[in-house]
Amino acid sequence: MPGNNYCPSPTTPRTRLERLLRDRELRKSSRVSTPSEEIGDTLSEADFFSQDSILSCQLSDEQQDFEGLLEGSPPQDVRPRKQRLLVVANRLPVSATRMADDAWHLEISVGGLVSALLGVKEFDARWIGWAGVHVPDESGQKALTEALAKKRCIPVFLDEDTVHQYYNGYCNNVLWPLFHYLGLPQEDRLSTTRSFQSQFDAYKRANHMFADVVNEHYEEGDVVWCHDYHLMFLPKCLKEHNSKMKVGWFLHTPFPSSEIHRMLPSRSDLLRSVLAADLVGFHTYDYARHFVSACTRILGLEGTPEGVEDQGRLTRVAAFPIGIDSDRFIRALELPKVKESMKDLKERFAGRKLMLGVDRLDMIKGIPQKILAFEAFLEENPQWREKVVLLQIAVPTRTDVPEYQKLTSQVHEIVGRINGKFGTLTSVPIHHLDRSLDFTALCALYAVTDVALVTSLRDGMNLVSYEFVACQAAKKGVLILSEFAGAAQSLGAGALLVNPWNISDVATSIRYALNMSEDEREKRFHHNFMHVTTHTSQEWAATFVSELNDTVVEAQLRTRQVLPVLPIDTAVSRYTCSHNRLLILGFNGSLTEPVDSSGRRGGQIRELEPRLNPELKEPLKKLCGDEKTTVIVLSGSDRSVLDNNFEEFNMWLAAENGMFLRLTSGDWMTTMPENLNMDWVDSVKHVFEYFTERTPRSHFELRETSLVWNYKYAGKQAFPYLLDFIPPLFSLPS
Ligand SMILES: O=P(O)(O)OC[C@H]1O[C@H](O[C@H]2O[C@H](CO)[C@@H](O)[C@H](O)[C@H]2O)[C@H](O)[C@@H](O)[C@@H]1O
Ligand SMILES: O=c1ccn([C@@H]2O[C@H](COP(=O)(O)OP(=O)(O)O)[C@@H](O)[C@H]2O)c(=O)[nH]1
Repeated sequence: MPGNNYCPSPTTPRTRLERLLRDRELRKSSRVSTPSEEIGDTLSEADFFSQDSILSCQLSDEQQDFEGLLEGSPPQDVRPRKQRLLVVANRLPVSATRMADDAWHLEISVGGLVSALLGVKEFDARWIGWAGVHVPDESGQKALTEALAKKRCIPVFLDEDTVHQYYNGYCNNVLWPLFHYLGLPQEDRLSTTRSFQSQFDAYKRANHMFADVVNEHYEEGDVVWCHDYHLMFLPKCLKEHNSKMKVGWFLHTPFPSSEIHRMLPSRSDLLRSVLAADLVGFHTYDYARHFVSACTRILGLEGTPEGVEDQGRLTRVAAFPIGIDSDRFIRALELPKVKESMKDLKERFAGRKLMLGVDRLDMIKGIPQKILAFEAFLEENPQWREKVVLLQIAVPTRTDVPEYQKLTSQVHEIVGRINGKFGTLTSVPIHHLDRSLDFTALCALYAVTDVALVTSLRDGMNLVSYEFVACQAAKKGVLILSEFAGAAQSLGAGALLVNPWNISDVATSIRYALNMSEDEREKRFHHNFMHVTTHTSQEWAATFVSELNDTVVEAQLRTRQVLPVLPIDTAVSRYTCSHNRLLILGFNGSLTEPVDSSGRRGGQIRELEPRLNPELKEPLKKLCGDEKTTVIVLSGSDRSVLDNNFEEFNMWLAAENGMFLRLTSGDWMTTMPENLNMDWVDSVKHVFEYFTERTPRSHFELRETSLVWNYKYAGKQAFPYLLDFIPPLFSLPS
C-alpha cells in the first residue's frame, strides 16, 4: 500500500490512513480526461514544429505521446491552481543532441524512472536535470535552455570531468553496484575514475550544481521532489539554503542491508544528507527498513515506525511502490500502428512460442543468467527447440563505464555460442537486439509475447514486468519474475517467482510456463492485472506529494510541542544572584569522558569502569569549593566507582541511584530497607550472562543492590535479544 510506514505498525495514526483513502477517492472522482489523455490524440508533428521552430526533431509516436504528457493542458480559471512541483532527477526525460550551433534534437530518455514520472499529471510540474550532453559554450546553453523550457524542463549543465567523476564514477561505478549488492569497485576499476575521495568530491560538487538551479527556480510553497542515488546530497544542500523548503527524496534502486551500506567510505555523510529531507521514500518495506537500520547502526540515531529521529527532528520514512500509467499502454494497443506491428510479429514467429526479455544492458538485470537458463531449458527439452524463440531487447546504457562494455561482449559471446549450438539454417533460438524500441513497438511486442522473462539479480522495482502485464489482457501470458526485483512483492502472487542464480530453477519455470493451462494463466494474469491497473504512477506520485505536504504540517505542529531550549543568559544571571544553590549532577554520560556511538573513547573501546573526564576536574573543584553551592553526584554506579572518581572533591555522592549516600568527608549511609530480599539475584544473573555473551559490546554489572545489563553501545542489533529477554524477567518471583 503506498505511503505506508516503513514498518507496518498498529500505531500508525488512523487519521493518516483515513486521509490517504479520502485523497485517493477525491482524486478518482475529480479526474477529468484532458485532450492529451484521449486515444491517439497527442500533439501532431505540425503542432510540435509550429511551437518550436528552432528544434530539429523527428517525432516518433512515443515522443508525441510524451509531448502531450509533459505539456498537459493549460490551467483554466475554474480549476483550482495546481501545486507547483519541482521534480529533480539526474536525467531529464529528454536527452539532447546538438544538430547545429543553435539547433537541438530532443529525444525521450529510456529507463524506468522516466517512464514512471511521465505519468505524473496532477501537478504543475517542472523538471530539473542533466540533458545528457556537454555544452561548453554560452550560446549553446542558451539555445538548449530555451528549447527545453517549452517541454517544462530546466537543464543543469555539468562539465565533462564532473560527469566522468560523478555520473560514470561515483554514481554508476560505486553507488549503483553497492546498492545492488555487487560490492565496491576494486582498485583496477577505481583507477579509471580516480579515487573514492575525488569521485565523492565531484558527486558533492554536482549535487551543489543541482541545488543552485533548484534555488534559482524555487517559489514559496513549491514541493521539491529529489530522485535517486545520484542526488543523495541534494536534500541537505537545499535545506541549508532554505530550511522551509518542502523536500522529499525517493530512491528508485534497492537500499541494501546496513551491512552492505557500511562498506561505503562516505556512508555517514550520505545518510545524514538524505535525512535532511522531510520525507524519504522507497519502493518496498525492506528497502525502507534497511535505510532506517543503517541510520540507527551507523549514525546511532533513533528509528521509530514513522522514520528516523535526530534530536527531536523526525525524517519520515515510508514505502511508496511505484506503478505505471497502465491506461497509456492499454490504449496504445488500439492504435493502428501497434496492431500492424502485432500482426507482423505474429507472422514472423508463427508456430513458435515467443519469450521476451526487455532490459537495459546492465549487470543487475541478470541477462547472462537468463540466457544460460534458456540454454539449459533447450538442452533438457529437445522437443521445444524448434518451437520457441527468446527475443532479448538489451538497451545500451552507461556505455562509458568499462564494466558495462565488458558485459556487452560477454552477452554477445554467450548468445553466439547458443545460437551456434541450437540454430538451424532457417532459424535461431535467440534474437538479441542491442538497441531500444519505441513505445509502440514495445507495446506490440508485449502484447504478442507468451512468456516474459525478468531475471534481475537485484532491481529497485522493474517496470517492464508491469508494462508486460498491462498489455496482456487478450493473451494472458505468463510472467517469470526474479524474486530479487521489487516487483516480486506486488506481482509475486501472479508471477512465477525464480532465483535467477539458480539456472536449473529458471529452466524448470520456463517449461512450466510454456505448458501452463489456460485456467491457471487466467487466474495468475487477473491477479497481476488488477494490481497494475490500480497502483499507477499517478497514484504513486500523488500519494508521495500529499504525504510530503502532510509531513511538513505535522512537523510544524510537533515543533510547537517541543520543550523550549533553556535560556542560558537567564539561567546564568539567576545562578549568580542566588546564595544557596543545589547542583545535582549525573555521572555516566554527563561527567565521564566522551565516547562515540559504538562506545569508543578516543578510538579505544571504553573501559568497563567509567572515568571522570579530566577536563572537568578543575571546574568541578571550583564549584565544590564555592560555599554557596552544594554539589551532589547522583549515579547508578556503585559506591566504589564514585569513591574512585570523586574522593578528592568536597561533595555529596549518591550511589546506586540513591541507595547509598555519603559526604566525601564522611562515611557511606544507606537508605536500603534492612530486610531487602536479594534472593532473585542468582537466577537473574544467569539470564544476564546468557544475553551478554550473545550481544557484542554489551556488558553486565553486579552491584550491591541491583544487576545491570548495559546494551547502550551494542547498537540496535540488541533488540531481538531484548524481546526474548524481557518476558523471562517478568516470570521471575518478585
Ligand atoms: O539514466 P540511466 O543511467 O541511463 O539509467 C536509467 C535509470 O535506471 C534506474 O531505474 C530504476 O528506476 C525504476 C523506476 O523506479 C525501477 O523500476 C528500476 O528497478 C530502477 O533500476 C535508475 O534508478 C534511474 O535513475 C535511471 O534513470
Ligand atoms: O527499448 C526499450 C526498452 C525499455 N524501455 C523502457 O525502459 C523502462 C525500463 O524500466 P525498468 O524499471 O524495468 O528498469 P530500469 O531500466 O529503470 O532499471 C521501461 O519503462 C521500458 O518501457 C523503452 O522505452 N524502450
